[in-house]
Amino acid sequence: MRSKIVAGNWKMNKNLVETEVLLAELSAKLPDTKAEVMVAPTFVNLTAAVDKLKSSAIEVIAQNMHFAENGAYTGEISASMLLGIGVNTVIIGHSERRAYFGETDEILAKKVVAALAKNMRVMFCFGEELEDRKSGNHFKVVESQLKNALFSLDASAWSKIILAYEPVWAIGTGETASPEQAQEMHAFIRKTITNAYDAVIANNVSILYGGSVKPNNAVEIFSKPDVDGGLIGGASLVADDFIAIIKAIAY
Ligand SMILES: O=C(CO)COP(=O)(O)O
Repeated sequence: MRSKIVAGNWKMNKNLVETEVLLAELSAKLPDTKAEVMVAPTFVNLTAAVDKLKSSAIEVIAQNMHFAENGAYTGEISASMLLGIGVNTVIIGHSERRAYFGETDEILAKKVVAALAKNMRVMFCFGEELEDRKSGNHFKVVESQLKNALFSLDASAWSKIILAYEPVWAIGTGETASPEQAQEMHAFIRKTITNAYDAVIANNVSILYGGSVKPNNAVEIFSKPDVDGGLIGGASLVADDFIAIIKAIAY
């Protein structure tokens, strides 16, 4: 049975003090839930976050990593470094990494392999741009993003994969995919994985939706059968909003 997950991607927000304040508030208000709850603070605050959440059910995850084990990659962080501070899950392929840092499908495929080689969990992000949606190319684009980065993996690797469908036009814009659009794409993703692997793998992988999820739209989006939770940006920076979104997960 696949898990439901609500993850907060804090992006480049919150200094150390702000991180500790937000984590204290989240821990204090965390509802009793069967969903996995995760937060991804910036690299420099990961150690403090792991420490602060030691006795909490909230998992600290990373926003990115490099594919190399170590070496001359100024400014980068490896899987072993994350594992060494107690971070076992990493976001790979966020559209901001693709758009602003030139991360191609080929680079992302290497990152996925490197994380899995260390037994980390990967939250793989993908999604079409507005032009793709307008031209009706969105299914093709999503299919090729999945194929290029993930479909060379062994079937056994999929127990470590979480997918996050984030249509680029819905990120930080206040415009969400409608619950029907999200469901349609998530069902397509599951069908694509069934074709590439099998139905068991497709049904066991959690597929999160991301893109302007807020307390006022989360219930409807999460009610769709193929939507297993959300990857939340802006609303995860406000404790009450993030908590309300966690509560929107239904069982
Ligand atoms: O990019 C996102 C999460 O990774 C979504 O961001 P927003 O929720 O701010 O649209």
